[in-house]
Amino acid sequence: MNTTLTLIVYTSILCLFLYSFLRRRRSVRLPPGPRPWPIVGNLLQLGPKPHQSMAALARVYGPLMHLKMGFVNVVVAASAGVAEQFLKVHDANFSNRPPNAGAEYVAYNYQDMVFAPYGPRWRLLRKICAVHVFSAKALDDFRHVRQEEVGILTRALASAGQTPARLGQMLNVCATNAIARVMLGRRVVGHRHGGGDEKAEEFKAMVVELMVLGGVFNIGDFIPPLQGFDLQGVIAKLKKLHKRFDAFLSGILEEHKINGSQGSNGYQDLLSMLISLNDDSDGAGGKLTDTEIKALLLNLFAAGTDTTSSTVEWAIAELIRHPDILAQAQQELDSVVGRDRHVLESDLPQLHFLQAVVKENFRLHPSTPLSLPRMADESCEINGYFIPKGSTLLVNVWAIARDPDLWSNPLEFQPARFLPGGERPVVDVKGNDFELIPFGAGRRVCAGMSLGIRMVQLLIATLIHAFDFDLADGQLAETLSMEEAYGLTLQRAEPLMVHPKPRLAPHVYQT
Ligand code: HEM
Repeated sequence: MNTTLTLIVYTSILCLFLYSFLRRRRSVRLPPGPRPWPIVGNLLQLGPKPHQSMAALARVYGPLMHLKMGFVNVVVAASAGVAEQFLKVHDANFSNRPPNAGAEYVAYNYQDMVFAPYGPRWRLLRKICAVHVFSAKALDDFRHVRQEEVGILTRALASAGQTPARLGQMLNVCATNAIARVMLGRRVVGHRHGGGDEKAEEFKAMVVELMVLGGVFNIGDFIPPLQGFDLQGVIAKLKKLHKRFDAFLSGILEEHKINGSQGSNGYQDLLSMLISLNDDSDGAGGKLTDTEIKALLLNLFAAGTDTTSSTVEWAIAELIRHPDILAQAQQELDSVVGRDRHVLESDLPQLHFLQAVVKENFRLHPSTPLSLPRMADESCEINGYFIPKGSTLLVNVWAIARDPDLWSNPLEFQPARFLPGGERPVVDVKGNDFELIPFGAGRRVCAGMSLGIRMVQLLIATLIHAFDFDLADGQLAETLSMEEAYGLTLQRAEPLMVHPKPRLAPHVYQT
């Protein structure tokens, strides 16, 4: 009897032990993912368009996937539900960005806002921008600036004549000057027929290079012992690029200190305000160093120009490919705005179909397809999987917005899905609806979202209201390439070349 009892007790203890061991093992399971190679892990599986390769891998391994990139654990969110877990439920734990060579060598060693550690300095930078650049009041104060710059763009397009216009380049000049006038009180680049001036071309090239280099999975970021070897030459390029940006930004800063704001209309530009904060001898906690000021300007120029211009370039390409949708949008514009003046920002709330077009374009062409990476401050458990401390989080916003479980005909350009009676009539793009998060979500959601949305809406509305577009070089709408070139921002592989044909009263293009 005694022996039987002892056996039962020991067996029970063993079962309990085994049960708790198995439970623990189950809860420390990493998310599924492809088997990593020694040392490099899955780095070589990413290919030239990592957002697409990761979307394909997610179809095999599921919407929460683990990749080993060198020594770094990377988790990829590829469904709205998983993205919500990371960016809403566990957002506090994922509010930092992982270390990377771009932040070190270009963004003044993390002294900017995009890569700043989540903490008091990041909060201060966001607050300064929120109040002085992105608040509803600041946006309204500088509304005239955006409208004037869009007016300059339409005049340049109207006078393009027989020269094909490189639309993305011209949009970039417009977005850059609109931001420059808010930040510096003056324009920084000019238009030339078919594109921008030399300085504009150089500036866009610098921003595009930054985005391309920012999108490269730099081996040294993932295998730190190899950092010094710079196997892909990325660090050398980043250092060179930094020198060019720094010369541009230092020139602007020094000139501003000497000449002050050249802005008009009585509004103080951001840089003057930042310099005055700097001179503030009581140092009331808001003081920024010259380096922090340059890093912030760099962020706003880099994050706010190419994102906006490439988004609008994609939209015009989609509309050229879908003449029926273009006609419907133009009809709405003609009835709300008429043909005797340009679109104003105050018209935008009445342009419901246009807003659906803008959303559909953000869905198919989010300008940062893998958003910006985040990092796990602490280990945590998501959907039953173990996410180790220090893991890099990538949210595949591109794949989520094409998820066939969420969207009908996900690859089709169908703005009506966002209209009353459509499948998603109330979805917005502001980080509340995780099936469509082109600006990210959570604490580190895009700081310039309000400006980005206004600018993209105004530009698309103005362009299709003011012009019909023929494709240059005999290209046909049906065969227009929609190939993507991967970078931190998603460029068109082939720039859109068009002949704009004015459709408003001639006097509109004079003003
Ligand atoms: C089409 C327009 C734009 C898109 C699609 C876009 C998208 C994004 C995305 C996906 C992020 C990462 C968010 C996250 O980690 O969850 C981001 C961050 C950021 N964006 Fe934008 N952006 C746009 C325009 C702008 C503009 C106009 C500005 C400023 C002039 C701007 C400034 C920033 C900054 C400073 C951050 C970093 C925020 C932080 O780390 O706290 N963006 N953006």
